[in-house]
Amino acid sequence: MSVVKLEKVEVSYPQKKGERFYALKKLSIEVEKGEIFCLLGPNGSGKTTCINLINGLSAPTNGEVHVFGLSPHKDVRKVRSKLAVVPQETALYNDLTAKENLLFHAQYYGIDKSQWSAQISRMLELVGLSERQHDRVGTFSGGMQRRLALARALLTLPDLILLDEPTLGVDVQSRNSIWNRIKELASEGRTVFITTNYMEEADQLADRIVIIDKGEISAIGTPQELKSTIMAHTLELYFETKEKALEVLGDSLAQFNVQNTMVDNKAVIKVQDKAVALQILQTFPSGSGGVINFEWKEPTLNDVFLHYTGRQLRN
Ligand SMILES: Nc1ncnc2c1ncn2[C@@H]1O[C@H](COP(=O)(O)OP(=O)(O)OP(=O)(O)O)[C@@H](O)[C@H]1O
Repeated sequence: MSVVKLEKVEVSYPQKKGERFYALKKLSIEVEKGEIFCLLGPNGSGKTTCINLINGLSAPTNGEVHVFGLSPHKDVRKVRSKLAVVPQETALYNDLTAKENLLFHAQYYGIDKSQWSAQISRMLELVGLSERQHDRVGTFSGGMQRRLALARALLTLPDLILLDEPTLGVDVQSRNSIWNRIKELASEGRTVFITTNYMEEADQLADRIVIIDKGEISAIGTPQELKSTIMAHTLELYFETKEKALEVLGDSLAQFNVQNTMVDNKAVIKVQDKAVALQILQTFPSGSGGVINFEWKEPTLNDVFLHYTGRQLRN
């Protein structure tokens, strides 16, 4: 059984003149236990809408949402007892210390009192905030607040963790620390559902990525699968002069079905994968008159997004 299953889900809102705006259109995804699943898309693409559906905060206009086989909207209590959400707005109490924030949460969620102290210490340790536990949260940086929000969510030892843009506005150091924590959670068998509009975040963390744009799936796969489906691998060959390059390039590339552009003494060749690049390299003599240097460039997820949606992620 999948941990999260969305089947042909639509969320729409009424607009003027009886029209409807679709925040999500026929969205189907399945997330398996222990997976880090990333929903990658620009602002307004429908990511938070998805989190709210999984969390039972809202119901779909059409389609089915199942979390642990249950309807999160109808079986709110059962589903929420097994999941935790870290929303974009951390909603911490600024006048309380980090530890007091966690104590408040432990009490609210009915965690056994005898477990409070050990559990809170463990979570503060996990997010690297033990030394700041007695400081007021209002004095914390954005990154520290997000780490504390993560610790708070983990207090209930959830099987499923929903993270809405976990590193939005966070400095590089805190971001790496949050990423490491997320990887640890998945290695413990927990399922992690992340929304992000950072390519690098999805690339670093995700077992699988869904690229979402205007409420619809543009592509789905592992980061590697998504990258290998597009012809964005580039082999750059440097020659002594542009003239030398033009002398030999035509003959050598004729047997390969590839595109080639010259930039000064550099030939930029689009190829499908590394194997083809190696074959191309072998057709050129090295040294004087031939290739004097070469570079190999892998596609980025940004290339993938552009390929599938025709737009840059950060338009
Ligand atoms: N209650 C509502 N009424 C009308 N439109 C809404 C409502 N809630 C959300 N929307 C619209 O649905 C679309 C998707 O919103 P959503 O918050 O899911 O996007 P997002 O991908 O999470 O964006 P961001 O990265 O900015 O958080 C947006 O165009 C938003 O304006």
